Amino acid sequence: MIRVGLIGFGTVGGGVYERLLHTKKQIKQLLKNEIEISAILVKDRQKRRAENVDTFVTTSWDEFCERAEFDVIFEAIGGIEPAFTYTARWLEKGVPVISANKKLVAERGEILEHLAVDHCTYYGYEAAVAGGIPIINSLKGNLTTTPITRVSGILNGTTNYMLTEMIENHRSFTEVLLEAQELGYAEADPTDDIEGFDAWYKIRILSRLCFGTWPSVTSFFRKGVANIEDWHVEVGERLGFKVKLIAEAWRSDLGVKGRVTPAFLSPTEPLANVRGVTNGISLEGDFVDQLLFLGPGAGKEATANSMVEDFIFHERTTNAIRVTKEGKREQAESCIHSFVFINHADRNRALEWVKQEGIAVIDTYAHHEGEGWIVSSNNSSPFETYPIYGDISKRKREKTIHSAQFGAF
Ligand SMILES: NC(=O)C1=CN([C@@H]2O[C@H](COP(=O)(O)OP(=O)(O)OC[C@H]3O[C@@H](n4cnc5c(N)ncnc54)[C@H](OP(=O)(O)O)[C@@H]3O)[C@@H](O)[C@H]2O)C=CC1
Ligand SMILES: N[C@@H](CC=O)C(=O)O
Repeated sequence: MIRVGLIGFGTVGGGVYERLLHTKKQIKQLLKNEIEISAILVKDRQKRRAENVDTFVTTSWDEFCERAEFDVIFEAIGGIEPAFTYTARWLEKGVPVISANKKLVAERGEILEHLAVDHCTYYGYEAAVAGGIPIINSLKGNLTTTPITRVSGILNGTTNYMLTEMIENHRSFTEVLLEAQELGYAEADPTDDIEGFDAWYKIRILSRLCFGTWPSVTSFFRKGVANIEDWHVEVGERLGFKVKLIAEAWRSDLGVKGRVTPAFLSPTEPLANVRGVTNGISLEGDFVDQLLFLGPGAGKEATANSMVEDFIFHERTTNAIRVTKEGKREQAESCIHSFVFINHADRNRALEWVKQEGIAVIDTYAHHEGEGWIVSSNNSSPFETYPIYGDISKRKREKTIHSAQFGAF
């Protein structure tokens, strides 16, 4: 008998419960053992989330721990504490833990992975990155020695869903955020999604797998979608660009670097057409050129599916590990242009800035709220600035583009 302890019974925990029950027979066939969900831990009984399940449910950690000699724990509560203490407790006892908790993995994964190794067990976190896409175990199981030079992607389902609905269906920010929460996509505190923290945790986890070490927090920049205004999106769209929250990590001369930022993607970029709750991940490396992964980035079934498959993967694969080596290919700058948005009142200051810094202004677009300028990439912009991915010359242009006269510079 495989005795399962389930910590958390919300969107993801509830999904794991259902997935385990629905695929009991197949799991038994693979693992040659019957699954039994022995206990569920929740926080607030008044929510009655687990009231119709045929399993022991408790709000007491002690009662949960004493209930059974668990063979595996699924953690789906989120946050650092008490999730860290709970996870460490089971790993120290040699019991594997499967987690969907990207914040915990990004912030304490190094300690927890060591604990797992020291106690001859494993810490699985497939579901912590990109919901239903099996990216973590593809890296650990199928790309074990493939050098990777860059990983980039759309890693937050909530904001991609929101941006898609706002742009394509002209719906309001508040309305689509509420919907993303109702659909079970958003974090308990959706600030994590909106301000880019969720994608920031995920890209740090991917970076650890792609480049071999847990990256330092300070080498990963983060900017969420909160400052993007409707007119920025409108200008981008008129020029044929798609706005996406892009997470990216790459090797540089100064070590591994990364960032999360809204960006403007030319239509030729593979991630430009990733819509709704779908996530997309691109891996670039010497032997593979570019590998693309697409799939649901959030939601009950997809995430629960990842957690259960993570358990099965680790049960069947001994020593799943990636051995990294620096890639041979040169790391080209991923973005050589930026979009700068300037309110009318700031126009003279902007002209002064490009003149002083010697920044090339490639194109401008006038809007009644301000101007959007496509400029050469720089780190000195005092205005709202976003990277552009892809070939700007190939973008679909509208005839109405205004090109300002910069000859006077
Ligand atoms: N939703 C999604 O699409 C995805 C979520 N994740 C991650 O999965 C985790 C869970 O998310 P989700 O299911 O959406 O969250 P929910 O808020 O839906 O559920 C959280 C569950 O955890 C329980 N819980 C919270 N704190 C405690 C505690 N201190 N002790 C015991 N139980 C506790 C809650 O109890 P109670 O029922 O009493 O409130 C609830 O059952 C998070 O780490 C999230 O980032 C990862 C991928 C996708
Ligand atoms: N809030 C997250 C859930 C999955 O990780 C997201 O929207 O991607």
